[in-house]
Amino acid sequence: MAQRLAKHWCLSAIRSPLQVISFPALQLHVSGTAMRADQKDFENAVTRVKLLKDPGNEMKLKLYALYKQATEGPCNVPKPGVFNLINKAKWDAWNALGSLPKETARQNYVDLVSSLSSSSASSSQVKPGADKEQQGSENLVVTSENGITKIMLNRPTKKNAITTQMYQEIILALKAASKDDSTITVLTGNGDYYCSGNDLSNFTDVLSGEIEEKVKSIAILLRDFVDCFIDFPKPLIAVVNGPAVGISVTLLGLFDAVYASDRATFHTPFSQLGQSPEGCSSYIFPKMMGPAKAKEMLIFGKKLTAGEACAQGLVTEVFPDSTFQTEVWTRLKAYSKLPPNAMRISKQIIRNMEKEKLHAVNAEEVSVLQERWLSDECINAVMNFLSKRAKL
Ligand SMILES: CCCC/C=C/CC(=O)SCCNC(=O)CCNC(=O)[C@H](O)C(C)(C)COP(=O)(O)OP(=O)(O)OC[C@H]1O[C@@H](n2cnc3c(N)ncnc32)[C@H](O)[C@@H]1OP(=O)(O)O
Repeated sequence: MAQRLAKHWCLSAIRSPLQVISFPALQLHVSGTAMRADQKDFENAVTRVKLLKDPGNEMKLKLYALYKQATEGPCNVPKPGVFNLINKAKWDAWNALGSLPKETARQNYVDLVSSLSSSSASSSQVKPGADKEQQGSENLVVTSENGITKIMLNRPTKKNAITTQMYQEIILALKAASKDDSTITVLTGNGDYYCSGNDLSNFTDVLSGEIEEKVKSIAILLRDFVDCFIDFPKPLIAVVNGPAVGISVTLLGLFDAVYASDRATFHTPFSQLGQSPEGCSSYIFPKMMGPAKAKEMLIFGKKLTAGEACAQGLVTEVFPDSTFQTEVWTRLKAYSKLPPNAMRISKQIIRNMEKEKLHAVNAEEVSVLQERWLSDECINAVMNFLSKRAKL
C-alpha cells in the first residue's frame, strides 16, 4: 500500500507535464559551497524539503535530479517513451547532470534546500512596528490593529485547507503574536469556510525519500503546531465564519473563546478518513461535552450545527450570519481594551493546571496518528478524495 501512495506522489509531484516538457537541460552548480555537506546534512535536507512551500515544477526537477545524482550517481536508466511526459522530464533533468560527482550533487542539493528554506521563512516573518501591519503570505494573512492580531487563513478556493507551509506559517505567526504588543489574538478564515482541515494533498506532494520519512516529518510538524496552541500565552479567540472540519475543529478546545456564525458546522470525520483525533481533543472533548457526545463526534464523525456545538460547550456564542462580523468585532475591540496583564495571568492560571497533561496528550495523539497515516484505511480514504479531484 505504501508503494501505491509513493507512486501517487510521483504523479502529483509534477502536475503540469506540458509545462515541464520544455524545461531546458540543466547543469546545476550552486556556488558558495565553502563547507562540505556530509550525509547527515543531506538527510536533513531531504526531510526539510518535504515541508517547503511548493517550489514549482522547475525547482522540483532540479531537486529531483540532484537527489538522484547524489544517491545513485549518473543517470544510466533507459529514457522513458516520448508520451511518458512526467518521467521523461525527470529523466532529462537527471541526465543533464552528466557525470557530476555524487558528493557535489549532495552539496548542491543541501545548498539549494537551504536557499529555498530561508526564502520561504523570510516571506512569513512577522515584523514589529506599525499599528496596522500586514504580514504572512498569500495563504495566511496576519494583521495587527487596535491591540488585536488577526491571523486569517486565506485559501478560500480550497476552503482554507491547511498546507504544510501554512502550518509552519501559523506557528511563526503565533510565536510573533505572543511577543507583539497586541492584547488578544484571533484566528479566522476568509471566504465561505472557516477551514476544511488538513490539506489532504500534504500526504502526497513529495519528490523523493520514503513514505515513512514524510509521515515522520508531518508528525513532528503537527506536534509543534499543537504545542504552540497549548503554550500560547495571550487570550486566543476563534472567529468561526463558516463550516469547520478536522483539525480546525479539534483545536477549538485550546482557544479561550469561540464565536461562530450560525452558518458554521463542526465536523471531525476521522474514522471516515481512517484517522484518529488530534489537537488534544481526545482529552478535552470528553471533559467538555461528556464522553457520549464527544464519542459521537470523534468516533462516528457526527457533524454538529453551530447551535449544537454551543450547547456542547465547544462554541462560546453563536451569531446570525448577517450580523456576525459586526457583532463579533465590536465585542473583540472591547475585550482588547481590557488590562492585558490581568488577562494573561488569568489565562495562565487556568492553563497551567493542565499544561503538562495537554503536552502528553498531544504527543500520544500524534504518535497514534503517525501509524494511522500508514494504514490501508487512511491511504485509501486520502487517495479516494484526491483521485476524484485529480486534474492530470
Ligand atoms: C500536519 C498534519 C495534520 C493532520 C491532521 C488533521 C486531520 C484533519 O484535518 S482531517 C480533515 C481533512 N479534511 C477533509 O477531509 C475535508 C475534505 N474536503 C471535503 O470534504 C470537501 O471539500 C468540503 C466538504 C470541505 C467542501 O465541499 P464542497 O463545498 O463540495 O467543495 P469542494 O469539495 O469542491 O472543494 C473546493 C476545493 O477545495 C479543495 N479542498 C477542500 N478541502 C480540502 C482538503 N481538506 N484538502 C485538500 N483540498 C481540499 C477541493 O479539492 C476543491 O478543490 P478543486 O477541486 O481544485 O476545486
